[in-house]
Formats: sequence, C-alpha cells, structure tokens
Amino acid sequence: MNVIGTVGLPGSGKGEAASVAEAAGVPVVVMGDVIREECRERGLDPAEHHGRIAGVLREEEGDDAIAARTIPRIREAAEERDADTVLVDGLRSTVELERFREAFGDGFTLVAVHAPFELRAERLGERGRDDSDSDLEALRERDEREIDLGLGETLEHADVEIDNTGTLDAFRERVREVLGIEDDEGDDPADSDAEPAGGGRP
Ligand SMILES: Nc1ncnc2c1ncn2[C@@H]1O[C@H](COP(=O)(O)OP(=O)(O)OP(=O)(O)O)[C@@H](O)[C@H]1O
Repeated sequence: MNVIGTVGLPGSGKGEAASVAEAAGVPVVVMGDVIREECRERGLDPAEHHGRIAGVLREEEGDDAIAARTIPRIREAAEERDADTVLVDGLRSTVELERFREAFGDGFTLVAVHAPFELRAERLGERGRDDSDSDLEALRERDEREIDLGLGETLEHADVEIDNTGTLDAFRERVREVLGIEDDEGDDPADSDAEPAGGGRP
C-alpha cells in the first residue's frame, strides 16, 4: 500500500494536490478531520475550538495522537475504495512522520510542497481574502505557529520535493506524476501531443 503524505506551509498547494488526487480517484484523508470530529464529540464548534482541541489531544494521548488516529482511517479509505494509493494531508511534525513511517514502512512517501512567502500570500489572497498588510502579518504568524509545531523540520525530511512556483497546470501535472496517475484520463488527447508528458524527459 502506498501512502503519500503532503507537508507544506499555508498556501503552498496541499489542498490543490488533494483535489488532484480526489479527481483521479485517489482517496484523501485529512488529518484535521480527526480534530473536527473530536470537537463535535465534545460538543464544541470546530470553527472555534480546532486549535485548542488539537493541543488537548496531543496532551492527553501524546504528540503523535492525531497521526495515530489517522492511520486506521487511511487503511479504511484504501479498503472501502479498493485503492492502493491514499493521500494524507496535514502532517505537521516529525513525531507524526515517524508514526507513519512505522505504520507503512517503505510504502510511505513524504512530499514537500514549496512556494515562497510572497507567492503564497498572493494565492491565499486570491482565495477570498483581500491583500492587505494585516493579511500578510496573519500569514507570517501562521507560518511561525506551523514552524514551531514542527512543520519546518518535517519539510527537511521529505522524500520528494515539489516546487509550486509555476502555473497551476504545471503543478497539477507534477502531482499526478508523484501520485503515479496515468496522464490520459479525462484530458484532451490532443494536448499530450502538444506538451511532452513528464516535462520533456528524453
Ligand atoms: N501553481 C499555482 N498557480 C496558481 N494558483 C495556485 C497554484 N497552486 C495553488 N494555487 C492556489 O493557491 C491557493 C492556495 O493553495 P492551497 O489551498 O492548495 O494551499 P494549502 O497548502 O492547502 O493551504 P492551507 O494550508 O492554507 O490550506 C488555492 O486557491 C490554489 O488553487
């Protein structure tokens, strides 16, 4: 079984990678869903208590709590959808990474998605927020919080790096390549003649 974990700073393109997977029939398991569910079980609104409950779960069950609860979901998703590959979105620390490597062995691949701060700010702005200084400050703070949680160190352990500084189409193509998705599905066959698949390798 192949499990692809994605890691990246806010706005780097993880959600977009997950959409590519879903569109190709690769099940996606979002680690944040574990936290949202726990909020609901405790009668709390996830929109308000998500961050706090993530911390509470780690305190109560250990730093790898969210990964530990995600692992059975990954196996279930694979079984239910009869899939050999599952994408898991939301890794934030090396403790979680170790847990996944332990559970899936060589079948686990960590994919880091990179985009520089300005580009992420611009893309997140286009996602619905305006592009004011307060947004930039908010993104800087989010980056810092994520890095403190261990995301920066986790990025350094990636098996595969994706540089998301080009077009959305180029990024989607690279994600399909990493996920091992055949290129001809749903695409206009005329396109594959115009653009060499895989970036024109010999
Ligand atoms: N190469 C690209 N060109 C243009 N827009 C892009 C590109 N990659 C991603 N985007 C857009 O940028 C926005 C942020 O990307 P995405 O939502 O995938 O980031 P994320 O890593 O999931 O962020 P978060 O951690 O905040 O959820 C989205 O609207 C996405 O469609």
